Amino acid sequence: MDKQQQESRSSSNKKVDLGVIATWVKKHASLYEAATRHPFIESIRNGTVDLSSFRRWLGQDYIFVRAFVPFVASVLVKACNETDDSSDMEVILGGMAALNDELAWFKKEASKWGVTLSAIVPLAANVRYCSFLKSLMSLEVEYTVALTAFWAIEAVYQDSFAYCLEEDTETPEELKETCYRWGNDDFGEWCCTLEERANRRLQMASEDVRKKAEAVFLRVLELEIEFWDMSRVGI
Ligand SMILES: Cc1ncc(CO)c(N)n1
Repeated sequence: MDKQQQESRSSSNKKVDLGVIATWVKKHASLYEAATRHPFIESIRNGTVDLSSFRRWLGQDYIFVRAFVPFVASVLVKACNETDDSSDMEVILGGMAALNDELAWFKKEASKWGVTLSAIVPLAANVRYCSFLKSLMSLEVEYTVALTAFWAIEAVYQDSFAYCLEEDTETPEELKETCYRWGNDDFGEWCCTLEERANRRLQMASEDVRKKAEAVFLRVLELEIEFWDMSRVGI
């Protein structure tokens, strides 16, 4: 066996051990880090966050979550039609139930911060992200690809906000509830379960579908970075 063969063999062994998604996170570590350790998140973590940025993020994210609900519903429909295993449906349904609470939470949080949700105009990065979600709702998008996107979207928030809740951080008291919404351990475990469900599908998918899912994962990371960037415009 030459060196190249050996490498490809050990990397395919690794894929089995780590799961497809973990290998992608490793392979695209710098982009993943840019999405989950963004300056906006760092500013929450070190307590220097500009509250007008936080307010802007809050209003924009409410609009995003409203568009996210039908996307998650479309993933649920695909799961019911395409998978042999009812665990997928249950995990996705759990995510949908959480979104119901989330919308109520946004309304409460917005009034606490004096943000008028009905007056929010979606900014360009948000419009782009919402139309990407819409494109993923198409019947032509395979269940495995949509499920991977769902995982990536949730995982970026989980990872980012859990980072703000680590020990010895300066996260302002009044932002801890927001961080806890996505950074809590239960949500972390749910994301791991979703990752396992996505990995299972990715493992049995064709090379073509796996490639599409990887591209969608990368696109989610880019859109998440642009979304965080948006909070900082015109400070
Ligand atoms: C932009 C964005 N990405 C991910 C999530 C997680 O639900 C969210 N609320 N908003």
